[in-house]
Amino acid sequence: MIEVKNLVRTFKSGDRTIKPVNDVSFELEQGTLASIVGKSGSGKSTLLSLLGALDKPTSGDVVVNGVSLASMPDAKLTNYRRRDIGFVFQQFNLIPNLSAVDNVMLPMEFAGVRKAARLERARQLLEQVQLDPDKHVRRINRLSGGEQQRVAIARALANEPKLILADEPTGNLDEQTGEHIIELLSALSRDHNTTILVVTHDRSLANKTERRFRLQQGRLTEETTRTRATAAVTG
Ligand SMILES: Nc1ncnc2c1ncn2[C@@H]1O[C@H](COP(=O)(O)OP(=O)(O)OP(=O)(O)O)[C@@H](O)[C@H]1O
Repeated sequence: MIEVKNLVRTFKSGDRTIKPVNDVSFELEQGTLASIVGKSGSGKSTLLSLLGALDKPTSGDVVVNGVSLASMPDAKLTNYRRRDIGFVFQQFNLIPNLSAVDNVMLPMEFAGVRKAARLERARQLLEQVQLDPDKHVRRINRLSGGEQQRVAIARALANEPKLILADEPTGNLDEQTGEHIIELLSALSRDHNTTILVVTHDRSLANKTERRFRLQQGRLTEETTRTRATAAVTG
């Protein structure tokens, strides 16, 4: 369970102070698939960075399974990022001169998984996201944007994190691959009890999430009732 409590993030912009995250509070039960939509510049990426402990709030807190990120020392925050979260972020780049399969194996290496098991799981994950088998050993910088996106998703799943934070996970994908990614995320939240929060402009992705939020100038509102949302996911 993730509890976001009165989260505020301000930045100085010249002599102005802007507040892309302005008193945001919500709770997500474990296993929920949720989305945040909002205009460019409304604060979506800033909010995801705070949830992933990539940035610190000006005030407020994020509490993950009863543990407050605000009171966590930096070394523990690093572990939290590595072990408990899967990031699918544009700026969280893959390593360009490593192969797809090596990129997916990397988080498992940090987690101490043996090489044979790492390789097998990485191959399975790349199959799940439908990357051509002959591209598994291709270097990242020789894959298309959409293919790299699929590798990033496979890598985020590597350590079976409790929380996946995804910034436009279907952004570079054609409709069919995008649909498949949406199904994959739904199945993960349903079958593996993974909490997934996606920031998206993709209406069909947002419509399939159990809970839908909108961010407007740093303020978060919930758009869906729980009943409708459940019907959308299971139906
Ligand atoms: N490190 C920073 N320093 C100063 N201002 C920042 C910083 N990061 C973000 N901002 C500003 O905060 C606001 C929100 O940015 P953010 O990237 O969160 O928006 P977004 O909703 O994710 O936009 P997009 O959909 O275009 O990715 C913007 O006005 C941006 O310029």
